[in-house]
Amino acid sequence: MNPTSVCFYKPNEAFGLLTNFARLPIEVEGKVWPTTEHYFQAQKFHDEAYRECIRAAETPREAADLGRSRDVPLRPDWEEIKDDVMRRAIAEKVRQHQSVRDVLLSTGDSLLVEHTPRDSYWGNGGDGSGKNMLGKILMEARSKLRSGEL
Ligand SMILES: Nc1nc(O)c(N)c(N[C@@H]2O[C@H](COP(=O)(O)O)[C@@H](O)[C@H]2O)n1
Repeated sequence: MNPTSVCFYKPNEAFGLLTNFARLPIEVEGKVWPTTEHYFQAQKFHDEAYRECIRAAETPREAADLGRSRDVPLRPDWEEIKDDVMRRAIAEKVRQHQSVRDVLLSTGDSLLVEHTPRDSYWGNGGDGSGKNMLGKILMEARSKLRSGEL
């Protein structure tokens, strides 16, 4: 039997705590990031001043726009490291927020899906053709949470 799917995308909708746009700060190496989106987007750059500019962004949308700008050079190894950067962001979010642990565990064995036609890498592309990497990384985190690794 196919598992049920839990879809998420907008922070103010069901399972919204699972999106990177949810207003849940994480602390990484002594710095507080307003959302996992802020942290993820800033890691695209070696330029420390620009990373700080992203950290100071008022909203995750603004952080994403800054992270997608190519006015500042992208770190050359970004494609190789981006999944691990996302794993780190999600692991910290899970470790630091009981509410996220509760929501993740409440999903049981459901398939977690970032449902959006706007993203075919982190999301499912809207029609299931996308890679759904964010959903996969959240499911990895859920397994680790259950086994006590997280
Ligand atoms: N909830 C939500 N709202 C949006 O408007 C989004 N674009 C996303 N997607 C997140 O965007 C990040 C990927 O950014 P890049 O395309 O690599 O710059 C990643 O956190 C997606 O989950 N989510």
